[in-house]
Amino acid sequence: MERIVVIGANHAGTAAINTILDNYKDKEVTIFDSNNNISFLGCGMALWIGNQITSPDGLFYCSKEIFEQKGAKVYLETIVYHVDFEKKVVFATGKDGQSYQQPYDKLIIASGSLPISPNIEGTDLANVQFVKLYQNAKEVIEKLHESMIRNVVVVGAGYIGVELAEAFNRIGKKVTLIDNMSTCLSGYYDREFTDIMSKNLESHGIKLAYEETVTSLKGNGKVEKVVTDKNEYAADMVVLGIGFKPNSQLGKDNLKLFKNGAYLVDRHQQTSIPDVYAIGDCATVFDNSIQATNYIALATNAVRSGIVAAHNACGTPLESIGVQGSNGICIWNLKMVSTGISLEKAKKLGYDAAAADYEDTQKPAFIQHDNYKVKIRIVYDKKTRIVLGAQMCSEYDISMAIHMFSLAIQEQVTIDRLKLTDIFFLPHFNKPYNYFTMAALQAE
Ligand SMILES: Cc1cc2nc3c(=O)[nH]c(=O)nc-3n(C[C@H](O)[C@H](O)[C@H](O)COP(=O)(O)OP(=O)(O)OC[C@H]3O[C@@H](n4cnc5c(N)ncnc54)[C@H](O)[C@@H]3O)c2cc1C
Ligand SMILES: NC(=O)c1ccc[n+]([C@@H]2O[C@H](COP(=O)([O-])OP(=O)(O)OC[C@H]3O[C@@H](n4cnc5c(N)ncnc54)[C@H](O)[C@@H]3O)[C@@H](O)[C@H]2O)c1
Repeated sequence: MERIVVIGANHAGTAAINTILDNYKDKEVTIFDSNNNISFLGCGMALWIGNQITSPDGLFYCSKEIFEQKGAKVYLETIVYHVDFEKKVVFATGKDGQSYQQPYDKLIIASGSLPISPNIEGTDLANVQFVKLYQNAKEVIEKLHESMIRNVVVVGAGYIGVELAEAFNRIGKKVTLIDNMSTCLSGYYDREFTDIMSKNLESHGIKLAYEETVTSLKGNGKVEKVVTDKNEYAADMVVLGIGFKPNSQLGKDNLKLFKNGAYLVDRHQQTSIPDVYAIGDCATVFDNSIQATNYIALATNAVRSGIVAAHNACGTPLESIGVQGSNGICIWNLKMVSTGISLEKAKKLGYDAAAADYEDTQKPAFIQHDNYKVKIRIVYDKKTRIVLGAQMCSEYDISMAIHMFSLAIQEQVTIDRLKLTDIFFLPHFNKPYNYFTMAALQAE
């Protein structure tokens, strides 16, 4: 029986494992994960902290028992500390001290990512929190309940930071949100969009501290203040959300790496060593918007890459079609979605790029309820006319609309093709002069 070993059983690992166990009954699957739980949806963390859901139970969608019922051997709380890529053996140690030497025919590495820790004084003080695991969220919530935490400083106004700033504000904390860039969500949207989010955050009482670099965290055992290059902020808790780095410790000396340390994989999720696959946050993706290898840490990419690796490892060739980094956020009622790259990013990357913008209501003016403003931007390459990105925001749920742009980028569609794309009309939903069409028609 062919032996497949999977290291890491969160979103990427779980997708790969389920694909193997559901489709290839003739494989012997052995799973190692250092954590005591699997499949925790980090996206639920802000909802849980902000009391928008009453329990974290629904944030897990798989378990050791489910894998075992399907025939896998599962070792949780067991850390893989070494892989002998020549002899094809994985070495692991359990929390109970038990050691394992597990040979493999195919290896799938799904070791994910780690939160980036800023290189500053004070990160070891109590109440300085990283927010990645279920345990991290639980600890934050316990501290919020138990101690006198009034001032929360969130460092990093990316997706985690903005979502958590809302969550802490919802439960009555005084929140300061710091980012070293001049706006929030700068990795995903242009300023015309992020300004709307900043206004949203400020109008709910969140203090924004952009273009400030944290230089140290001060306190006496517990954190008391955050010092930046421009200010000082009182802090009973500090949450660090300044991005993820790939966790590629196990293969860093043997496997080829991307510039940020992620395992470099091909369209089959294969690493530079045959029979070794890497998936999810520890690996690269092919980014269709820039037509190049990239690093984009998202659960959606993790799941798809897991499925691709599983089929390839089991002998069914399957190529990834690449990704666009499609993403979304909802803060109070403001929904923002984007795919591909922003205009600012496109220009930084050297594209002769332009944006086609439009603003309208979702439905005709005679529809007087649930009829919200929508703002849309399509970014395209002026030379090739190919769509590079799209951004939308509204209080209306426009989220599904971004998928059309995701597909357009995947298929390298030009903005001119989008001008006359067939978009249905019904006043309950939209307008005959649809804002997709109208935005595309603005293209020079
Ligand atoms: C607060 C928060 C909110 C998020 N919201 C979203 C969202 O809304 N949408 C979205 O698409 N993405 C979101 N993400 C990102 C998403 O969670 C990650 O992209 C996703 O978890 C990646 O999955 P993964 O399985 O590749 O890696 P990870 O989730 O990092 O899992 C890696 C696994 O490998 C195990 N492991 C690592 N090293 C070893 C070892 N040596 N031995 C044994 N086991 C090991 C770990 O214990 C872990 O279980 C969010 C993340 C956070 C933190
Ligand atoms: N809604 C979603 O899809 C969602 C939600 C949460 C997380 N995620 C994903 O999880 C990953 C991690 O999220 P994240 O929020 O940590 O990363 P991020 O890349 O979204 O944001 C990091 C932020 O930290 C800022 N930053 C970097 N270094 C800093 C420093 N030294 N001081 C101050 N600010 C600094 C950046 O400017 C950026 O705004 C991302 O890939 C993200 O897309 C997605």
